[in-house]
Amino acid sequence: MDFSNQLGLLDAFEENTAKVTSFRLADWQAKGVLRAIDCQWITQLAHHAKEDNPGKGDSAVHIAGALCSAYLGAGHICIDLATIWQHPPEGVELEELRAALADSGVNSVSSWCNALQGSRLVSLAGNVAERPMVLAGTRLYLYRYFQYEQQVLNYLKSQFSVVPFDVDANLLAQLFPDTSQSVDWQKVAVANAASLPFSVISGGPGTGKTTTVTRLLALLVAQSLAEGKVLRIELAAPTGKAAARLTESISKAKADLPLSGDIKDAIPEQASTLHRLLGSDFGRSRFKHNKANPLHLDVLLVDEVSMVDLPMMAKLIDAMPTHARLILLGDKDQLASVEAGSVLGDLSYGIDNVYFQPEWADRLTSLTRENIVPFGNPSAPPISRALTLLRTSYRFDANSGIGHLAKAMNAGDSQAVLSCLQSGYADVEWRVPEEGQTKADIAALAKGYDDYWDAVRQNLDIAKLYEVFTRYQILTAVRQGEFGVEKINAQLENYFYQRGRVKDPHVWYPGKAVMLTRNDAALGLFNGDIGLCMPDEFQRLRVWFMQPDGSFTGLLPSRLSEFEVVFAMTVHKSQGSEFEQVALLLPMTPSPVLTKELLYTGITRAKKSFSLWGSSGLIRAATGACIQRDSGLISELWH
Ligand SMILES: Nc1ncnc2c1ncn2[C@@H]1O[C@H](COP(=O)(O)OP(=O)(O)OP(=O)(O)O)[C@@H](O)[C@H]1O
Repeated sequence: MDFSNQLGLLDAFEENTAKVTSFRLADWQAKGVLRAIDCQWITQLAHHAKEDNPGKGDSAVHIAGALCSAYLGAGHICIDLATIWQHPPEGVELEELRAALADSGVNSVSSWCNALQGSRLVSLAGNVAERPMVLAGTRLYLYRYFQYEQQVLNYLKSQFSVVPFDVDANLLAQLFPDTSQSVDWQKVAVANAASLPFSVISGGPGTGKTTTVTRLLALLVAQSLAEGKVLRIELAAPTGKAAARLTESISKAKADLPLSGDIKDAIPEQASTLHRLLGSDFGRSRFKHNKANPLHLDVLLVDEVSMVDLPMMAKLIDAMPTHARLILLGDKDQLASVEAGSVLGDLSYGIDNVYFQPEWADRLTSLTRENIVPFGNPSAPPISRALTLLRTSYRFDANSGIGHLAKAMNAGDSQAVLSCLQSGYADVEWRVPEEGQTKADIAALAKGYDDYWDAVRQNLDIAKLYEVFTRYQILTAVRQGEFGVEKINAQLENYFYQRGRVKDPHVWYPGKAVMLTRNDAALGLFNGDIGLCMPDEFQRLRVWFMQPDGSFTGLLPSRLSEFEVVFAMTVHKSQGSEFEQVALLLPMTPSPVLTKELLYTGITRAKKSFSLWGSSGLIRAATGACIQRDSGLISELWH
């Protein structure tokens, strides 16, 4: 049989398909739907696979691959083809997407899945091969991210069948002597987490997460000392600042423990960053500690878990010794990690409504003597027993505007948010931009730094200066534009210069505040660490960084390579920190980054006073917008 004619037709078809695909991709890149890297990635893969897999569905495979890469860049772990089939990415019309897919014979979600199944670029979840993408039902992953998700899921599922550990109910009662509350969720959290090798304790600001977990550690230490064993406990957080704060709050909480000195002494105070704990060799994505070389510990407590992305969580779990306990702490309602995933949010997805499996509720009732039985729910999935939500804020009382505002924002209730802003609470201020205003009111924003410049002028001790600096923080929602962090910082420096506080904003000057934008192995500093420039005893300018133990190291400015001025910072960068006063500056025009999670995170950085600078229209829109990141964790754990 002569195939030459058919091969000619096939060649023509392939060429056509490639043109159609590359046209769409270039078109979508021009519209900002795809990034250059998404197009290059899939084009290269398509090129390599071409000789193996020429054919009809290629265009649909390339479109799915490019979207998968683009969505990953936006923080999603995977794409759901069924969702995209109904709701194409912003910038692409439904007809346009359907027409692009129809070009390669795809006219339904199932035929799209079939095209992917038939591609050499894709393997199936049940039979994963080393191919660039993995299809699980209608979810499409990049191979590595599928593996990360599986690592986390396998770990969690292996915990579901573990026989619960014994918990000393008398010791628990000793740690929680106050029996006046209807249900003491802190006590329940301790009973829960002490029973299991894996647990999550989530709660808003000041709900007693650190207090609770310190009592949990005390219980674990006391139980193991009674058995003649010494527990190796490690504390960690995703950033240097969060680690420093955990160190500080654990040492405070320890002081209040109603227990003997030897138990308190066995609870560590020093927290490290996750990178340091895992043995980062910076620049490389592998850590010293992994499955083959696990961490040397019995208990690991990780704080601020909302900032931990999926790859980091997978690597952490990989490095956990099989016998060890993992306790995760955080606020599930905060912004998700900068990189892909929203692990804490996904793990605690149903925590507000679903409580415990009934037999677990019975166990908690008998351990805590709190009435948990009403919180039993036969439809609660196994993951629910590892979770406790702390519900009462001890920082914000009934008169706290910040507390009310955070609650209204979290509920996505824009009416309540606006009425809270207008209620005249002493700790909440709302600055509405004037009609036609196009620039930020730098003089008003800069006022919050008056105390800091006084402290610089008086040449206060660096620890004191640092304390004064962290009392006030301007937060921005965006990086670019008139209301973006870069412009605001430049304008603030210029304003300080005009007021004679800064001699020359183009060079290092006493009082210059910077934030590192990259980890620096040689200096032992981390992305997000804040340094203040002040003279040393020889009048040489140095940039002073706080170490995890609270001491300060002064470095010559020339040793710093990647940093930015930090009189203002983005809300993203403020995660893991708290300030007495916060001014949150919204842009004048709508932006997709304005979500309730962003505003909630900004509001809850403030301990004493909060001021919001933005129009009612933008606040309303942001309150109604929430971040959704696709992953398989919710459906695998909660449905
Ligand atoms: N059960 C309680 N009764 C009274 N006060 C409490 C209780 N639990 C915590 N507190 C107090 O509330 C404050 C906040 O507690 P803690 O630091 O443990 O909360 P957190 O959730 O870790 O806070 P953050 O949001 O800052 O991380 C502390 O002053 C603490 O002493």
